[in-house]
Amino acid sequence: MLKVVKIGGNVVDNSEKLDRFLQDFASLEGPKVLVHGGGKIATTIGKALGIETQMIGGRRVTDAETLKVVTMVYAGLINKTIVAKLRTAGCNAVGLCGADGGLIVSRRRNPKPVDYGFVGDPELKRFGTATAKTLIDAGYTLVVAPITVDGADGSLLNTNADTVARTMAVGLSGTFETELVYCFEKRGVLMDVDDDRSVIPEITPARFAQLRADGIVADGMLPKLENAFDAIEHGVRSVAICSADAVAEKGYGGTTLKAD
Ligand SMILES: Nc1ncnc2c1ncn2[C@@H]1O[C@H](COP(=O)(O)OP(=O)(O)O)[C@@H](O)[C@H]1O
Ligand SMILES: CC(=O)N[C@@H](CCC(=O)OP(=O)(O)O)C(=O)O
Repeated sequence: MLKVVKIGGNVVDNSEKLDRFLQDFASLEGPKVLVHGGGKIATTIGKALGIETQMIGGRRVTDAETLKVVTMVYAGLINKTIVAKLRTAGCNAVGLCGADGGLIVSRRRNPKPVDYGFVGDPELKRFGTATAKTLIDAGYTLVVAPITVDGADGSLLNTNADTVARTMAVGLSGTFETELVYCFEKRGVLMDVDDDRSVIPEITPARFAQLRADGIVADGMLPKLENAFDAIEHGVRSVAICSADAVAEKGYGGTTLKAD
């Protein structure tokens, strides 16, 4: 089973938590891919440079200046820091963004109703299977930053990291049996977002619709669950949402997604 693991921005921003997570990730047996976010660090560095952040529906409005910041932060600082730490922990990591080897080709978002600027949605049909398979078969662990490339004009595009993880998992599911694991700072999808003991062990699309209507899942959890169900529909064997501390635990102790 190939594991595609996504690590969220709150863990990436905390060096102690990140180091612990990377040690555990490095210890996982078998082929694996790590997708990282880093939205919080991009916001902090942007601010220091006088570039204010605007988020709409969980996505960053990305003008030309913001694109420079997110490219430097995600595909540079964060990606290379994670690769170096993983290699030190004995994991044969190589860092990529969607532009490298044509790994993830995107379509720029329609400027209506919201003009997000340089933000793209991956095109599954153009997934760089050969690049990914060649590296994985050669024993590399791919570390993927959430920057993709516009298939129409070659410009770099900012892409939600949960969507990048779903794209890697779905893209690889034609070649490998694939599992997708979303790791973040909480223990899973919670009934009460402030109570880590309130993990919902299993969610189906029907239950998701109810949880959304009741306002129990909101904010960044909405795109995460949408991506999770999309992955299951497109051939990914299993999807879990769990704490970064549980990545090496059997069953992950978090939330498992199931088809209806
Ligand atoms: N029911 C819920 N259970 C857990 N988290 C939730 C829930 N509803 C909303 N959230 C919010 O979703 C956030 C996770 O989404 P996001 O910040 O995008 O994750 P990531 O850290 O992976 O980027 C949590 O920090 C929490 O504030
Ligand atoms: C288009 C868009 O919103 N891209 C995200 C990419 C990073 C990300 O998703 O990071 P987290 O996983 O830490 O949230 C952003 O710039 O915030």
